[in-house]
Amino acid sequence: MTEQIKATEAVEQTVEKKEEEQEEKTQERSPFLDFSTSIQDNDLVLAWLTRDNTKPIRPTANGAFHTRFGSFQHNHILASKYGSQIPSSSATQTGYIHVLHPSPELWSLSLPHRTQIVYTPDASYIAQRLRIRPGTKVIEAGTGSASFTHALARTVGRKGRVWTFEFHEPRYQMAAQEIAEHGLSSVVKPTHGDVCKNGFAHSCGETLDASAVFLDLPAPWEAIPHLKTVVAKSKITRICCFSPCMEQVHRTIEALQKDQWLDIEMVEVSCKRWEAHKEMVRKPEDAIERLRDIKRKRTAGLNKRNARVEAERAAAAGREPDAEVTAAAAGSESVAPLPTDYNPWGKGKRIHEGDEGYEWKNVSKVEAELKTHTSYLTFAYLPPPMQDAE
Ligand SMILES: C[S@@+](CC[C@H](N)C(=O)[O-])C[C@H]1O[C@@H](n2cnc3c(N)ncnc32)[C@H](O)[C@@H]1O
Repeated sequence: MTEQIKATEAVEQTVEKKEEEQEEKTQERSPFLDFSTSIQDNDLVLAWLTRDNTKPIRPTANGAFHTRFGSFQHNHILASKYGSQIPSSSATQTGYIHVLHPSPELWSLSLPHRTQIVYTPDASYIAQRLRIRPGTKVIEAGTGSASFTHALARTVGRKGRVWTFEFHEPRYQMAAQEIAEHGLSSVVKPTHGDVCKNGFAHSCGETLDASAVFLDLPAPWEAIPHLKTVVAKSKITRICCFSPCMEQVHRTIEALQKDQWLDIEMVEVSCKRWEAHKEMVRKPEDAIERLRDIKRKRTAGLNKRNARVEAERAAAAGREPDAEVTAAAAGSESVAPLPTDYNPWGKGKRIHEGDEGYEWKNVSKVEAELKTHTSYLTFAYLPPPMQDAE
């Protein structure tokens, strides 16, 4: 009997696996959900120009990407793998870019800003506090530039759902287009509507049963009363409200308390990136040698000019040029060529961090500016109306 049960279970598992594989094959590919090493025609590629400048591009045959670091041929990008360094094809510019695979983290650095956005330090903290994981159903308002929407979509995956609301029509349309272009339509449902006035079910067209709610709105306290009807009935629902000022936090807390949300807590994420690298030890002797180089160059230049002027004058007067002046110029030329090796105090051969033959010390520095829209995060949870909580 047990053997029979085991055999039936095995058959069921195989059928389930095949169904899942079939489902995956028929599903739309998304660069935010599916990883690939090769770059296909019109794929989304994030071109990393500098630390503060990442641009989204879609390479197509014979196209080019023009930057102040040079032009980059799309054919070269299409023949490369994600992660590659691409040199400029311009004859006069020697710059390069890196072509990176999209991720919500990189997208938040390169997306077209339509509003303030949620950056990765906040996004990752919020996602883990709301216990968002594959399969979670989330309500988000407003969509804004859809920065956090991408992070949510990647975390909940194809078995989850993100209902995102935006009342500003052009912003809603741009977000909806982006979500479709990024192959996220099966995960994210963008809706155009005012959640403070009309709630979440209105105009969404789907039955909502979210266990996580994220509100990045100027007046979350007006949206909170609409939540009870659209959150999960059989498990705990967690909420995070993202507000830049304390008055908003107070009003949010009042609204949460009124609707029996529990464990209300306010947190601020102050994330600072630390950088560690090697710095070349610069000795005073090197500085002195550099000053000597400058003086030698200046004297040689002066002597040459004096000799040229003297030669012209002598020729005009029909006499021999002054021997002392000519000798001084010749003397400068015969001085050993200036050192071409690297001098940490001046110009010279290009050295890469950590190269052998030089003295290095380990240094670290903290990022001066925070690349995050510092806001107060108010968290709470709502138990399910029934007793069989998760
Ligand atoms: C700061 S932005 C959200 C940014 C978003 N979290 C991101 O990471 O890109 C706030 C958005 O909420 C929208 N909004 C404000 N009040 C709203 C309401 N009552 N209903 C729907 N959207 C609203 C605004 O139009 C704005 O686009």
